[in-house]
Amino acid sequence: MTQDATALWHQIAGHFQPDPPRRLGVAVSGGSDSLALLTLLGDWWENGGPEVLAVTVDHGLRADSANEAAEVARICAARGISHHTLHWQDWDGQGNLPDQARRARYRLMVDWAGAQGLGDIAIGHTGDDQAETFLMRLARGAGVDGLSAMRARWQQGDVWFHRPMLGLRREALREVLRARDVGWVDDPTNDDRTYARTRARAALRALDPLGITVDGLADVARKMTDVRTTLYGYAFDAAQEILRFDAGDLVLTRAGFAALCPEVARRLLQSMLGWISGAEYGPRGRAMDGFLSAAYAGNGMTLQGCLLSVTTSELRVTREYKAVADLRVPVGDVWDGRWCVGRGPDMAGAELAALGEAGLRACPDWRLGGVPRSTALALPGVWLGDELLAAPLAGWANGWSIRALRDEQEFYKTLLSH
Ligand SMILES: Nc1ncnc2c1ncn2[C@@H]1O[C@H](COP(=O)(O)OP(=O)(O)OP(=O)(O)O)[C@@H](O)[C@H]1O
Repeated sequence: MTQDATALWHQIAGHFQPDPPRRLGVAVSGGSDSLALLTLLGDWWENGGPEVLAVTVDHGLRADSANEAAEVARICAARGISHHTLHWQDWDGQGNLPDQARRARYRLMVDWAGAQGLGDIAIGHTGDDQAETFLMRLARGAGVDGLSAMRARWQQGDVWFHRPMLGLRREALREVLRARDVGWVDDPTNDDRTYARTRARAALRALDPLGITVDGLADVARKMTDVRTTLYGYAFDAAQEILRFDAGDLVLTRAGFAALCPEVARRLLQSMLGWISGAEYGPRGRAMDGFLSAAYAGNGMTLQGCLLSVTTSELRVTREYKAVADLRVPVGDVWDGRWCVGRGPDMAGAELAALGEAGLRACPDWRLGGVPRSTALALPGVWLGDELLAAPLAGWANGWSIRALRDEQEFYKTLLSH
């Protein structure tokens, strides 16, 4: 083993301190970055690190993909590393192909980790990827969040994904592979200038003489991440002071909100919108600027299927009725990502749907619950065709209960996970 490789796996090991997992998955595409990650994790394992298990997703999109996966399997076998190839077979032809492929890849890997009893998977992004991402975000006019670039770790389902090589350079990793005689596959899109990433890579080379380097940009991204984490910490503290949960809504005191620094207020609102809408990504950029201004000015507004309503003392974020008006699911399924029936009679054909005007007419006592009309409209009720059977959240249980799947703790977790 060369001295350089030892220094590199020590750096990778550093990412997992102070509590490295006992077993660690590694996602290997067959490109140089992930093969180097596999190699260095193998070294760490040989020196007392976690047992390594490798996985490759064969998307079946290129003629050679099966051969590439087989080559990864061979390299793993030579080092005594267990390897699985997963196949992506369920693309329905809808949506953007690279994005769907990427989502499917993570989904398959999460399932694989579950089957292997793994809680952690490492992936091979490097400092070069980080600097490219930073430049691409700069071009989009990103703020603190975007300029934090790629996260070093995040959780999906029960699995933590790790990027332990964000502090390493691609060329140093390739040196390791050359020294060990390990060949890699070059992704043909790497030279295709129709991709923003390819152009960012070329721009980085041009910026180097100005002293704007890959390492420098990756370092700025790291500092931005610290700023971002601090801001979310303030948002967490603020939420505990000025936020209450009410009938599935989130309600802030206006006086407390007005006293927040705008970046903290922005994060708080963004997380509130995400929690209520269940959207994978909260709104960003100008849309979010507009929402923040409306909140400061005390104006009502809708965004991401959520409604901001304002009283003299409070700001309330509610599910927007229009966003759920057509949503009907059989009792037993989850409605709007967060409500389900807790208990109720066994009744064929019963469905969960928003109360809407018809539901409120059928349940005249809804006002006794004290929730605003806009909130009540978007609450789920139990229906049989056009007939309302129960509206447990609006005070008419009639033998049914409905419970929320997302609770307060989950909201606070979103603020802490940054
Ligand atoms: N087909 C694959 N099978 C297994 N792992 C993969 C595969 N493709 C990518 N990876 C993992 O993801 C890392 C990043 O790859 P790449 O940059 O091509 O993916 P990406 O789509 O940009 O990923 P991300 O979603 O993390 O941004 C690789 O180094 C590797 O660890």
